Amino acid sequence: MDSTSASTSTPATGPDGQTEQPVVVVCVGMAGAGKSTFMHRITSHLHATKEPPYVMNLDPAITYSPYQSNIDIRDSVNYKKVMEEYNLGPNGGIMTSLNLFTTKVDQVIGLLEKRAAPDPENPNRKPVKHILVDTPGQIEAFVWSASGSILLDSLASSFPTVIAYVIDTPRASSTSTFMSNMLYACSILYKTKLPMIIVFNKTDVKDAEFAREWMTDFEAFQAALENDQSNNAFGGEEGSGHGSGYMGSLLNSMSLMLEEFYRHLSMVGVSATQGTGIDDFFEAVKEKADEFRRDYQPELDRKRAEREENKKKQREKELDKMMKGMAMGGTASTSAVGDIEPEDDNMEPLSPDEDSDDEIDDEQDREGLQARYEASMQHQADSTGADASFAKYLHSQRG
Ligand SMILES: Nc1nc2c(ncn2[C@@H]2O[C@H](COP(=O)(O)OP(=O)(O)OP(=O)(O)O)[C@@H](O)[C@H]2O)c(=O)[nH]1
Repeated sequence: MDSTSASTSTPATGPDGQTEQPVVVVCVGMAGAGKSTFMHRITSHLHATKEPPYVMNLDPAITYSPYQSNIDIRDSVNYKKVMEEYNLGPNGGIMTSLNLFTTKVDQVIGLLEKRAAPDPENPNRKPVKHILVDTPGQIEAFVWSASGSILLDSLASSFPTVIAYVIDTPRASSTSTFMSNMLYACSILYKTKLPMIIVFNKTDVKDAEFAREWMTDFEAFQAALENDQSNNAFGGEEGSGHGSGYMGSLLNSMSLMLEEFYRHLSMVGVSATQGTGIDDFFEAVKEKADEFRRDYQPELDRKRAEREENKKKQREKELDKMMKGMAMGGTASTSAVGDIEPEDDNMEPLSPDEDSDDEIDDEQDREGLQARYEASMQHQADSTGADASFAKYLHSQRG
């Protein structure tokens, strides 16, 4: 099933240029699939192997979490208050809470980068190797929202990032529910464009071997499909689904279409409650992280460079427009930003003499204004609304 091999990977280093970067594992899955239980299991597993992960909870609506988080969206956003204040329902509340949290994404990434590098003040503290992220069960509120995209893009721009799509195996054991789950996974893969591991959870209740077979052997799926069709059992164990001829042929065509998609996936069967399959899961994480570095990183780097270039052009355009609007002429160029002298000289209050001096050099004035504007644009680009108190707050919360 797994299409990649670790041997061709490029080594990735952390901000200090020496340590290997941690892998971010983002757990997504439908409500009740067992994400939180699975998060708890993998967190405990890493603690037991003396490689404690850095854990982040992005589900603002949970009242109880079975694992401890280093960063918890609930510490900075009060989901219930958000619902009240903005007159929102549960899903709107989750999306707005995520939006509010996303305004601090730079600080979150800053904290993660700090934990990914050795701490000179505390040499005994090892940099983390895994960053685990739990997400809301309302998948669309995360995967299809602007804030979800920003959070995932920011994570993937800084670290190898993989998606773990958790599936409730007993509820995906008929051909129709299996196909629905796979289509959902497919849409997440194409939306996030990140390597994906399908985690068939709850294998203590239903073994996931059928899924492995259906994903690797098209004819096996066809046979199961025919069986469901002749027994009028498209709902499988989950219910008494009735199917029409149309349903069968639709599933048939979709399974053909998904064959290519399956090739890009890793799949593992686990039981979050029993702890089986967790080693296989971390093997798959390693493999997908290598795939990220090899296949996804260059594309991300290219896109980032493109974005930077567009931003630069936009800034130049705006600056040029402004200078023209002020009838000062001259072509703006942001390449001059690095050479800006401290602006304070230009900010000094003019002396009475200077004030009355009609001989102010127009050229100097234009350059001074341009330099100040460029410096302010640069400052804006650098800070993106960061608020140092948030970082301190998160630290004080988590220690
Ligand atoms: N038998 C069995 N039950 C499991 C397993 N993993 C989770 N469950 C159960 O499934 C239910 C849902 O688990 P959660 O971990 O809360 O699921 P979730 O995906 O986080 O749910 P949301 O928070 O609503 O998104 C709970 O009753 C768990 O005990 C498993 O491996 N085997």
